[in-house]
Amino acid sequence: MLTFPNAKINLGLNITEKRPDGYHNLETIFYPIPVEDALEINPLSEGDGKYCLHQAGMEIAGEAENNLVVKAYKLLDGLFDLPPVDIHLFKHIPSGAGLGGGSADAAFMLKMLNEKFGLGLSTGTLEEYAARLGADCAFFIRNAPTYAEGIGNVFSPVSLSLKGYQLWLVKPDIFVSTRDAFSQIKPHRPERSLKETVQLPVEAWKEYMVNDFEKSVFPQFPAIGAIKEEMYRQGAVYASMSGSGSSVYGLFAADAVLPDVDFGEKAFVYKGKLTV
Ligand SMILES: C[C@@](CO)(OP(=O)(O)O)[C@H](O)COP(=O)(O)OP(=O)(O)OC[C@H]1O[C@@H](n2ccc(N)nc2=O)[C@H](O)[C@@H]1O
Ligand SMILES: Nc1ncnc2c1ncn2[C@@H]1O[C@H](COP(=O)(O)OP(=O)(O)O)[C@@H](O)[C@H]1O
Repeated sequence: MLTFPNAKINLGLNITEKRPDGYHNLETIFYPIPVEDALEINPLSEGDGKYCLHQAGMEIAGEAENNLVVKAYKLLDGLFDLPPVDIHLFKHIPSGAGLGGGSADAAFMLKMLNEKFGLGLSTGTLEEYAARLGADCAFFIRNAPTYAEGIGNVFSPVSLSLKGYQLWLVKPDIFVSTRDAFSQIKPHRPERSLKETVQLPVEAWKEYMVNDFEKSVFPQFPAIGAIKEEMYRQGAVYASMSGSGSSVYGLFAADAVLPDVDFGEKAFVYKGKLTV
């Protein structure tokens, strides 16, 4: 069985307060985008292990057993004693980019195992299990535009469609640590909630919709801020860093012509139409 876990971008990200446990409360909107990994499971007949992970495409740091698709398998195996599986993961979504690729893989693995082995888990239960694997992981179960608060794990649906807009996404060869990015933020409540801001026309977002991480990340990595400026120079209706970086996206009108721009030899670049 084959599935295609997709990435997300953050539309706005307000870091509102630091909690006693060291984490931060925030508000953001997760929006699915058509940048995809490929994930396949087949019956595993060789050896006496319960899983075997084969990886291709972009490299992922860390051991196989720390891969989130393996963690997802282990979670359900612990509850349902699943048959052994052979897992193939083709990595196309850049990691450490604020695109949620690892979380998407984990959530899609849960959905695929549920279907393949007829576990009968409801969407709510799948979300509950996904949340154990990462704060934003549960978003990828429904995979629809979502307003998130709490530590990024309390969800409500948001009525919004960017279908038809062109997305230009650039992930430079720069690593931003999410933990460090948080540590440099002074949390504050925005004048108006993101829930209201997102209902304004997209043309007004430039003025009102903010990703708080930009304030700490851009001074440290000016090349990331420069990509956002380039997006606006090229006519973006709205541009922002996604999550804690380092990727930056621009939303462009359906008929805009997006030129070739050199963002560096190792940069990941995607251009395409939004489909939801
Ligand atoms: C902030 C977001 C917004 O989308 O950034 P991106 O990962 O997308 O860039 C995510 O919620 C990130 O979620 P995730 O990437 O799962 O973060 P985690 O691994 O759970 O946390 C990494 C570190 O960030 C800090 N952290 C994370 C989430 C949060 N609400 N408050 C925090 O202070 C903690 O120090 C934690 O140890
Ligand atoms: N299947 C996976 N794909 C990507 N990263 C993974 C995966 N499993 C574990 N990871 C780890 O999760 C970290 C965060 O990756 P990812 O979720 O793609 O980025 P981000 O949180 O910035 O959106 C990576 O640095 C990697 O070590």
